[in-house]
Parts: sequence; structure tokens; C-alpha cells
Amino acid sequence: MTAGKAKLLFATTNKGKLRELRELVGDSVEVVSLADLPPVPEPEEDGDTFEANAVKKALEYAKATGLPALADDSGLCVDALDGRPGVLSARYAPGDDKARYEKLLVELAGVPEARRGASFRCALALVWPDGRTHVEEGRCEGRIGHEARGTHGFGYDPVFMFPDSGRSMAELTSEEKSAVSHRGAAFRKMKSRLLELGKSD
Ligand SMILES: O=P(O)(O)OP(=O)(O)OP(=O)(O)OC[C@H]1O[C@@H](n2cnc3c(O)ncnc32)[C@H](O)[C@@H]1O
Ligand SMILES: [Mg+2]
Repeated sequence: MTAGKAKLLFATTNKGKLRELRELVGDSVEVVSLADLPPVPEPEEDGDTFEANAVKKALEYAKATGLPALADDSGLCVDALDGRPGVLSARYAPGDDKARYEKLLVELAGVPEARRGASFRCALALVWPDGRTHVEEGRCEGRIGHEARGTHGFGYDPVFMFPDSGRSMAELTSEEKSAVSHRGAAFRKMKSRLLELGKSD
């Protein structure tokens, strides 16, 4: 680790999020991942909102490690499913991301284009060791497609379509995704707080 730079723990077990957050933050702070630290029990995500879960994860990991912690709680909210799977997106089906987006395609079989609207949501929570907390949220509107397309990104990206371009989130490069994604939007609002970390040390 580089001496002198402020350290920031990305408090996530999700490799896709870690990759995207690392790209977004660049070298303004020194990113520490959970893999760089002794194991910490994963907080139970029992909140009803993305914000509540993000704050809980950031607080628990900051307390356990003594580092400023950035946590992300995010998910997919589908109109025809009354906003499901939402905060349960990671638990929507057992197995891997493919099992989850395939279950979604089955649940939406026969649902017409006009009712396939969906939005990705992301809540980022930054917690300082003194307990100060700051939350920013972002969202991205799209539509659930009829088949999986693309190989980039992670999670539900292959079935999340942008109607105007006809491309799925998984067909975007990482830079293209961060420019439009819920995580990129939340991060850009959070950026000034992260730069404070570098000054406060
Ligand atoms: O809680 P952490 O450790 O951060 O990792 P996680 O994967 O459990 O993350 P969440 O609890 O926030 O659940 C997020 C779910 O939403 C999905 N998701 C989140 N952001 C996404 C994105 O940018 N593209 C596709 N799917 C995404 C992801 O695949 C999970 O199924
Ligand atoms: Mg989780």
C-alpha cells in the first residue's frame, strides 16, 4: 500500500462493484478491499431500503476495520413486478447471476414491451471512523429485454436494455456503463466527500 494516501475500504463482496468503484475513484485515495484485510463477518442485509443496507454495511465494516468505509447497496426494480426484486436482487434466486436473470426472463414471459420498464438503483454510504455518515443515491432507467445479451458488467446487465440504443448494459464498455449507470450517478454525487478524505488525514 502507498504511504501517505488516505485509505478507503470498499466494503463489498461483489467483484463487479469493486472493479467499477476502483475505476471510478482512480488514484485519489488508496482503495483497500475486504480481501486485503482479516475476515470480517458479512453484515446481515435486513434493511427495507438500499440506503438502510448501504449504511449498515459501511458502519459495520468501518467499525470492524477502523477505516473509512464506502458501501454500495444496489439492485433492479422492475415495474411489472411492483419494484421487485429491489433490495432482494442478490437473493432473487439461488445460484449465480445467470440463474437470477434467467428467472427474471421467465417471470416476465409474455409481458408486453410497454410494461417491461425497470430501473437500477444504487445507494452509496460513506462512513468515517468517527461515525459521520454520508449517503448518495443514483438510478438508471431501462427495460428488461427478452434474452441475455453482452459479456461486460455483471449481475442483471445482460437483460437490462436501453430502448433508444437497443443495447444491453452488458454490451457497454466499462466506461460507457459508468457514464450512465446508477453506480456512476451515485458516485459522481459522492466524489467531493471522497476527496475530503485525502485532506482530512
Ligand atoms: O452486498 P455486497 O457485498 O456489496 O455485494 P452484493 O452482490 O450482495 O450486492 P447487493 O447486496 O447490493 O445486491 C446487488 C444485487 O443487484 C445486482 N446489481 C447491482 N448492481 C448491478 C449492476 O450494476 N449491474 C447488474 N446487476 C447489478 C447484483 O448482481 C446483485 O444481485
Ligand atoms: Mg449484498
